[in-house]
Amino acid sequence: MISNLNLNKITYIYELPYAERKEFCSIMDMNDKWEELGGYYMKIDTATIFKLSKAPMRNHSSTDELLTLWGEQNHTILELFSILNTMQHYRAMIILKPFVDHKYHKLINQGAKSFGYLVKSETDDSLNNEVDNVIKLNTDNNERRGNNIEREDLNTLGKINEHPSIMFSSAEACTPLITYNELEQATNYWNKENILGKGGFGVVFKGIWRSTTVAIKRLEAQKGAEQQFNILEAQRQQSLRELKYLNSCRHDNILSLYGFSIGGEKPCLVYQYMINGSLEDRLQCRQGTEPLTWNFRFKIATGSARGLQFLHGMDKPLIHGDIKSANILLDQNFEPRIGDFGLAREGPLQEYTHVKVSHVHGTRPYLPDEFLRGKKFSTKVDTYSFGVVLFEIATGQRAYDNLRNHKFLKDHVENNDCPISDMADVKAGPDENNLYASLMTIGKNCVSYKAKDRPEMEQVLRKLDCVMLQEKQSTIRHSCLPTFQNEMPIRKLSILSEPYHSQQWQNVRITPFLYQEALTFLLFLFDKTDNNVMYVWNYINE
Ligand SMILES: Nc1ncnc2c1ncn2[C@@H]1O[C@H](COP(=O)(O)OP(=O)(O)OP(=O)(O)O)[C@@H](O)[C@H]1O
Repeated sequence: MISNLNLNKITYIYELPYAERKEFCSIMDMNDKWEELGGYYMKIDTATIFKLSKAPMRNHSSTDELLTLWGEQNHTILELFSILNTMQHYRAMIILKPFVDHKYHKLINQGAKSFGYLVKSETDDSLNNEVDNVIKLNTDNNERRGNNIEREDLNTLGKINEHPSIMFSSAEACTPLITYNELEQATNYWNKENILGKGGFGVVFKGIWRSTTVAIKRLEAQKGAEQQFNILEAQRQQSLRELKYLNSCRHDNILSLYGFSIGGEKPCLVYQYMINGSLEDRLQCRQGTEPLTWNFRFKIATGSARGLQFLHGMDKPLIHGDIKSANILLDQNFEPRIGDFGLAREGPLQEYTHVKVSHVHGTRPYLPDEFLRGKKFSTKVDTYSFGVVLFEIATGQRAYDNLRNHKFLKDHVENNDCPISDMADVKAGPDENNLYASLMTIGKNCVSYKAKDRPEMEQVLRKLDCVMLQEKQSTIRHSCLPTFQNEMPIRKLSILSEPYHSQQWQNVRITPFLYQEALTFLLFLFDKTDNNVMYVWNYINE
């Protein structure tokens, strides 16, 4: 136990005792609160924040490394306390309470009382101002001491470009750092003919980088000067998330991030090139492309669900937060990959249903009420958005259409003015396996009003896989068996194993072999790794 006498002497971050520091770190590591603390409030540059985000891979705490870094600049516990007050992070303030003067303790009580809607009285303001001044004062001191190297200027990715010296080692970050010049050459100096599309945060170019076709997102603020700072800040946050999450999620249905570039004119992210563009573009047949058939539509729905359930099933569930057809990209085989992780966040731990967020981001027609109004963020937000994507796939209509009676597709489907069967996208051709009905039924379940009534993505995937299994079985019945029957009549069909419910299977192989002198055909359904046989049929020839 530390005596009161000693407590009074503890002023600086680096003096914080081990137990308190550890507890503080575990709180701030949760939901990556440290990132907001470091990136936004302490004005630590993006590259360093990214480096800190890799601390768990080194079995370290990101907050602990942040404290070391900040502590080395002689910042005080009172400054930290003050920042936490601004962040309204009262739980963390309580840990620091013993190390700040009594007069500031009141801030915690005030905060706890009016949590979430802090209304300050005049005296409260003076106290807050006093604490704010502590920060400014210490910053001035540090600058005078030369400890605080241009921190103010380094808080956006754009600005970092002017300071390549602070770049971190790409090996450590696990994502290659690419020079701006390489990307200029890759895109033929940002040739307009190479533009693939434009998003809210930048322009995407096609390029050839290291003999590989890639998609390069060049981040740029496009609005008025007064909004530049906010845009750059939002951009900085989004790029960090992209780098962090896309880099850590490797899955067949998640877009691959090849590298990034800071240090040049504009920050860039380099992705795997998806030749068939976005699902939204393909559903709208933009650039005169052929409409997607029902089988392709279903395959895209299943692949996207598989990618999403992978994110939700990670040790720390990851919520994408911006699932929409524009963020589902298609490769040469129309295999979907989920991209745009700019709004992704870690979800609640198992014992909680949601996390409460301070700001709602995302695309309105894809977002459920509890998130829009209640700011409750959970995996069920992604489930809801995915339901809207299923409606888009099935009907070929846009998630938002100003010309429709019900502008949001979800409302249009639910309050349908015409029979639901008439909403099927006729462009998709004949629907022999009734896939439209399955997509709509699963979609409706996903957009249930109450989050608790919506299925987790794992269940959604299982349902889609079941439909696919039935469809494959009927295809086998219709296409394979008649061929066999023509060649050799089948005496008996016996199922050797029950379906295995991992639902990962995708390949079908037919292996003939002799069994008790009879020609036998085994039908194997393999999973993606080719390791697990999921289902086996035995066809015995007469
Ligand atoms: N990896 C890629 N391969 C091929 N085309 C891509 C790739 N990434 C993006 N695009 C194209 O660029 C367009 C813009 O992508 P971007 O991610 O910037 O914006 P968005 O997702 O449409 O909008 P926002 O980012 O504002 O939500 C996409 O709609 C798509 O057509």
